[in-house]
Amino acid sequence: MDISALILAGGRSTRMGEDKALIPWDGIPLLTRVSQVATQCCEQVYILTPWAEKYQKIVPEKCQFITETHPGQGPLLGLAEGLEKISSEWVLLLGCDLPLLQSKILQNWMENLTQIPDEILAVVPHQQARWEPLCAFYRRSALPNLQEFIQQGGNSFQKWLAQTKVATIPVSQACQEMLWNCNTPIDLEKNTKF
Ligand SMILES: Nc1nc2c(ncn2[C@@H]2O[C@H](COP(=O)(O)OP(=O)(O)OP(=O)(O)O)[C@@H](O)[C@H]2O)c(=O)[nH]1
Ligand SMILES: [Mg+2]
Repeated sequence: MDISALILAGGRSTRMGEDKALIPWDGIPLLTRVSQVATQCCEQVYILTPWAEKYQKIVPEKCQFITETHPGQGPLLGLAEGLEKISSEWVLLLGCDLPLLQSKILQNWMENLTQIPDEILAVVPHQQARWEPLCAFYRRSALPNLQEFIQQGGNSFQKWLAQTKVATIPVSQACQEMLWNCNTPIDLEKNTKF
């Protein structure tokens, strides 16, 4: 499977009030956790951020940094920049704030990508009437469509996906747990949730 991982680590963490990527979860920073899982799934792992130097020492050596040219414009523009710079057929897009990510589940999902028809541009978990775009797969050929959406002023993942050919990943109980992301200090406190 020709797939790379792209981890987004350029958010401002406004709700958290401090850099989420560096927050320890069971003693290990969130970005370290996510990048370790990513290296278990993909040969090539890219981290998109304006702050490579801040994260270099906390991620596996084989991770490569892409220095963001227009930082702070949100995850959808982050995906567009990643797809411009990564040449693999598929990209596994990951937020840096997914402490419960499981490589086994991701690997299962990846195995099914070979059966996805060419015209499907994204393969995305869907639950409670909402896409989970930051733990999902995007085809490189989605780029022109995505660029057009952005040129028209779009920056919402949900809106882009609503008008794109997407295959749904059904979310089981185990997956639901894995998709949980933390945004606030209260989320961190509730880490016994599951
Ligand atoms: N590279 C990059 N990553 C981003 C950008 N905006 C958000 N992200 C990442 O996308 C993921 C999910 O975003 P959010 O949960 O909204 O994180 P955030 O934007 O840092 O947090 P808030 O400011 O509280 O919304 C996190 O991994 C963020 O680091 C961006 O402009 N560039
Ligand atoms: Mg945000």
